[in-house]
Amino acid sequence: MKTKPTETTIWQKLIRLAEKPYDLTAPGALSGSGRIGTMVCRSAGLRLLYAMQRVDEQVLTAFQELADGFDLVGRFQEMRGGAVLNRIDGWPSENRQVLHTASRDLFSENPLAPAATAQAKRELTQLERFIWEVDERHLLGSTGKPFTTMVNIGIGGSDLGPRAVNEALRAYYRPGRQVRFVANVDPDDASAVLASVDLSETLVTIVSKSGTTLETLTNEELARSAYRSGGLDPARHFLAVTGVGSPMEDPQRYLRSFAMFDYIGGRYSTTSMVGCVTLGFALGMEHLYAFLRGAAEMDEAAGHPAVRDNLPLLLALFGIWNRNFLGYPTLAILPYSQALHRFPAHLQQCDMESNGKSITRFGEPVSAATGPIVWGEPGTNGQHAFYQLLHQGTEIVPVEFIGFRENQYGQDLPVDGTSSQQKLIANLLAQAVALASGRDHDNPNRRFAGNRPSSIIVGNRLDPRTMGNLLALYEAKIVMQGFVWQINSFDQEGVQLGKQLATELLDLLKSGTNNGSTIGGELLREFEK
Ligand SMILES: O=P(O)(O)OC[C@H]1O[C@](O)(CO)[C@@H](O)[C@@H]1O
Repeated sequence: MKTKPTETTIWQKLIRLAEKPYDLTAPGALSGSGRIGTMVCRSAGLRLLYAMQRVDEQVLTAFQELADGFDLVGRFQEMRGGAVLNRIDGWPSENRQVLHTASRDLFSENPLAPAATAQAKRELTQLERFIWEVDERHLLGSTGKPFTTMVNIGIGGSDLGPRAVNEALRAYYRPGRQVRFVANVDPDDASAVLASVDLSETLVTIVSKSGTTLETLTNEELARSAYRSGGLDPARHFLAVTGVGSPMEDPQRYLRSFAMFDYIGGRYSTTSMVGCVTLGFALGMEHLYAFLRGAAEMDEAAGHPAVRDNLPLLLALFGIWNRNFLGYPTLAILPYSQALHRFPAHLQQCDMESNGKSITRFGEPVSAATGPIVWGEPGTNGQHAFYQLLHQGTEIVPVEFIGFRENQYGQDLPVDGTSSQQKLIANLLAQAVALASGRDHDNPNRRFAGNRPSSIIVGNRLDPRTMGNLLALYEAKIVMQGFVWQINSFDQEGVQLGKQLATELLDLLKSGTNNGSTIGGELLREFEK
């Protein structure tokens, strides 16, 4: 469909509906009508409570028209089947399939992209073998010690997703296993991590799809040098996860190498070897497969044609409604789970690198606002930091809360009559009500305007399968929003200019010839004064 989204009848209809969005502050708007109990969507192991979005039946019906008119589910299924969606028509572009979903389509007899799934299975078999060798102590460090620790060196998609999921699932780690992460080219990042582990018991996994990322290659050298200084042989400790044909494909330098494929983008790569190596090492294969199964379940659920029964699609459409029709520029993702403390950072990359675009997939300027600014921190911590602005600031910030009925460790105590988990959940729900309903007051400074929309994503417990559900939910949501905006959500040309200018500055530093004749050169001279 080349017609601009803004020129469609359904877009115009939504504009009209947005002139008078559902008033969450009106008497009886939230209670007594059954709204809270009916505005619930279930997909895989998750539920979405969406009574506190500014929508009514008419808007939801319009959502269905939008989803059908733009064939959002059809395009998602085409993606899963291997369509070349990473492209800009008529312009040089990556021209690739988008098949992160194939890396977990392992549980059906008929995977949608059989060749890609076969490749994923081959890598998983290799990983399983490797982990078995480590567990059985057939593979030992260069001084003969068994491996207890893994350090992941990578950045962006080669760090954020794996880090977020590892943090989320620490409660399921095998006894005696730990994983640490190094990403930043700030030398203090690598130093702190390398100093905190026993290198002789550590595997270092270098993760870079391109095999050319400055930060990762630099940190790899720092780590190798630490090994050599300690009299250890890096080739017996270092693993590689890299793209087929990348400069890192060098078996001499690595104990093992695992492949990733050009049809999986970095920020969508957590269920490929990029995430699986650390997760397999720390959790074991059984939990790893549960995580992959959870992601596969959500991919499957995203194929449901009915908006009200398709959680990723519905979440995507609330995002479109809030961004394009109610005009809110940001989105806060607020997990009420300490284990998810890095998940907003992962979603920030996944969403903003995917949908931070101004050009359509036809190479034309977009006609509507695209990806929101995504940010977030866990509750309840955030309540004591930035929620003031959420409740009374001049900017309205739609919120996606995430909460679980049970905690991970099962350890909890009643204090003052309620458990910590109950306190956590009560706070989450109270925030959603306060944002939606607001409160009148004689004192203007104590008034809450309300009508600040939120959704609540509910899971039973944050276990590997639920984490897979959650990861794939957001991946699908982001992709579906990109379909509405008609952008390519799978490239990232916007990161290139900064990289190029940094390389030019590094060349000046290397050659010692900075005469300040470029803007960057002049800035550098000023900075170094
Ligand atoms: O895995 P690589 O190739 O090292 O890339 C790391 C990250 O850098 C980026 O290309 C952006 O600079 C991301 O898209 C990617 O996740």
